[in-house]
Amino acid sequence: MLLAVDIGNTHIVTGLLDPNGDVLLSFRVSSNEKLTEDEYFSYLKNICDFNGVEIKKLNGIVISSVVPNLIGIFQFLGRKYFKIEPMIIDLTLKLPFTFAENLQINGFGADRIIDIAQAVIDYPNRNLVIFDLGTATTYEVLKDGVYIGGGILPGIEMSINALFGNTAKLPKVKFSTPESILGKNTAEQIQAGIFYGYAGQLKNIIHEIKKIVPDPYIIATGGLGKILFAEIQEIDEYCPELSIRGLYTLYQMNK
Ligand SMILES: Nc1ncnc2c1ncn2[C@@H]1O[C@H](COP(=O)(O)OP(=O)(O)O)[C@@H](O)[C@H]1O
Ligand SMILES: CC(C)(COP(=O)(O)O)[C@@H](O)C(=O)NCCC(=O)O
Ligand SMILES: [K+]
Repeated sequence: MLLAVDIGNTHIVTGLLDPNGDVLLSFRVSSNEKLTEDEYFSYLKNICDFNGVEIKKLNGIVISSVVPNLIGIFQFLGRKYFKIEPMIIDLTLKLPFTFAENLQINGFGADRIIDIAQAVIDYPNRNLVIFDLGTATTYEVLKDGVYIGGGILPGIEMSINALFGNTAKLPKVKFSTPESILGKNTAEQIQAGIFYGYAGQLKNIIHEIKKIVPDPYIIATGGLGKILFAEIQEIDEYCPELSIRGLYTLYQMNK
C-alpha cells in the first residue's frame, strides 16, 4: 500500500492507494508548518483505523510539496513510523511527458508535475489543458505529449481574502455559485463578482489557448475546481483525485 502526500499552500491532501493504484481513502488537513510528524501521524492513524485501512501494510511513501518546510515532517514520519524513506517528487525523476526545449523549468511546482503526469497517462492521445484551482490557480498546456507552457493566477479564496483584507467595510464571503450576476446586497455582489469574474478569467484563458492548441481536452482539479467545472462548459472533466493518482504513477515509474 502506498501513502501519497500532496502538500499545497493551504491543504495537505493525503491518499492511501492499493497496489493497483485504487484510492482506498483520502483526506485533507491544513498545511501547518508547526505540525510535527507525531501529530500528523495521529491524524493518519485515526483516519485509517476509522476506515478499516491497515496502516501496517504501508510499503511506500511518495511526497509532492510546494511548501519546502513541510517536506521534512513527512520524511521524519516515514522514517520514524514506517522505516521508509519517502520519494520526493522533483524534476530529476523519470516523467511520462517532456518539456519543450525553450522553457526554463527550474523551480517548477511539484504539484504541477504530478497533475501533468497523471493527465498524460489518462489521455495519452489528446492535447491537454489542466487547471488546478487551489491557493493559486495554475494551468498547464500540453501539445502532442510535450509541456509547452502554462500560467499562474491568484486562487479564488486568495481573491476573496484580498478583497476582505484590503477594505474597511467588505465582509469575507464563502465562495459559492451565486443565484444571479446581479447581487442584491454587498455579500451577494462580492460572490457574484468573484464567481463570474473567475469563470470569465478561465474562459478567456481557454479561448486564448485554443488559438495555439487545437481541440484540447480540458481538465480541472484542486480543492476549488468543482464549482467552476459546473459553470464552464469548456472544461471537459473534473478530476478531484488527479494529483493523488499522479503521485502513484510517478512512484511506480521511479521506485
Ligand atoms: N473537502 C474540502 N474541505 C475543505 N476545503 C475544501 C474541500 N474541498 C475543497 N476545498 C477548498 O479547497 C481549497 C484548497 O484547495 P487545494 O487544491 O487543496 O489547495 P492547495 O493545493 O493550494 O493547498 C480550500 O481553501 C477549500 O476552500
Ligand atoms: C503555483 C503554486 C504556488 C500552486 O500551489 P498550490 O496552489 O497548490 O498551493 C505552486 O505550483 C508553486 O509553488 N510553483 C512554483 C513555481 C512554478 O511552478 O513555476
Ligand atoms: K493544488
